[in-house]
Amino acid sequence: MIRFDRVVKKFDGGSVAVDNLSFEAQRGEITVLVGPSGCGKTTSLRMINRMIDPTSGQILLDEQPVGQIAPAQLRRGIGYVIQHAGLFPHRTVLDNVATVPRLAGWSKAKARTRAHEVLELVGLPGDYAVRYPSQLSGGQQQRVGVARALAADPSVMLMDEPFSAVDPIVREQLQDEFLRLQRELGKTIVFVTHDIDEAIKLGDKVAVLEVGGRLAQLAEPAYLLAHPINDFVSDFIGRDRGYRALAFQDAPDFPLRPEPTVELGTTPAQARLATSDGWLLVVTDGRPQGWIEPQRITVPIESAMLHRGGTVARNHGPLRAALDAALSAPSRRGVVVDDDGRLLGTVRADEVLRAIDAAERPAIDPADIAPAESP
Ligand SMILES: Nc1ncnc2c1ncn2[C@@H]1O[C@H](COP(=O)(O)OP(=O)(O)OP(=O)(O)O)[C@@H](O)[C@H]1O
Repeated sequence: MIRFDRVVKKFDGGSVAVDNLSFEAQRGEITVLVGPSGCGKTTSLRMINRMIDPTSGQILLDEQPVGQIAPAQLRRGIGYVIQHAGLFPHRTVLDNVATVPRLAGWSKAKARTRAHEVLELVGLPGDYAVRYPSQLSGGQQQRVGVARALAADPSVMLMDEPFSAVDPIVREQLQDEFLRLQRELGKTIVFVTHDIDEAIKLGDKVAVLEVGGRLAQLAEPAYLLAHPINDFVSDFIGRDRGYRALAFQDAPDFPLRPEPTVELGTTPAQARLATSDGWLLVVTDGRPQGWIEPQRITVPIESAMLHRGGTVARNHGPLRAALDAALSAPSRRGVVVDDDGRLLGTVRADEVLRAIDAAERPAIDPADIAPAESP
């Protein structure tokens, strides 16, 4: 566990970067620090591994003040990932990753074996090991950065905007893989971002900081979306937070409707036999591929003829996915699949809305209700 205890950081010239910050980052959890530019996120992170020392207050790692641990020793037990990965350009990927265990005193052979292992873990096996950083895409460089931080198997990881410099699609892939990895590894992670969507997706807990380095609210994402504590947090979270909160509510047993389907390759004559209400769902091996308007079937159905862009929802997945599936289907019938991606049936938006109406929201914590001001 990492504990900030009334931490203050004033830089020369008097600017207060972090102001009386107290919070805990629990063992095995991802705690995200999020807030606008200049609110002290990076400064807070760097005080954990003593790249910066606080002006007052202290940070404890498993109840030991980090100020009592020599910086080099402290950093060997803490993985650190930054934006643009910060790789050594003249070393191969393998040597970049092996650097950290080498610093920790591992033999060259053991460090290299470990480097291969972690590269595999982050999805960069084989050939990538002998390349140089400039021969990798931005997303691949970030993976190497994560692999390097994991190489000495630290229990704590500090991550400073690790996925900010890559395009949105790659960012989402990296986030998904990071969550999968964390489910396996269970590290104690403090993660800095200015992107509230990233914070809500990745954080077990999210700490929202205000400019001036003050903690505005620390809560689980679902709670934060449901009960922002003040106007600053509510503005920062943004407008569509009611919809985004649905990502944390599991869908109940919907009354799924059977949906008539046709297979890819179905001929116009066969397609005419299928009953449909405006749109026909096309499947392969029971897995939905897309929708098609029956009047467009003038040749056997090919995948290029299908309407693109609709999403599918997993049974008992988040309500947000079910609502999105219903709204994004051209038929307005949301496609629901099982864990193997096979069609179970469809659900309409009004049925999802009824489920939303019945779903419980996180109850407000009495500690969040400010005491009445005395006159
Ligand atoms: N070495 C320094 N000397 C003086 N002031 C500094 C120094 N480092 C940071 N600051 C100031 O401290 C405040 C917090 O900076 P910090 O980098 O921690 O913010 P941040 O929330 O990480 O911002 P961003 O999202 O833009 O990276 C800012 O006002 C910054 O200008």
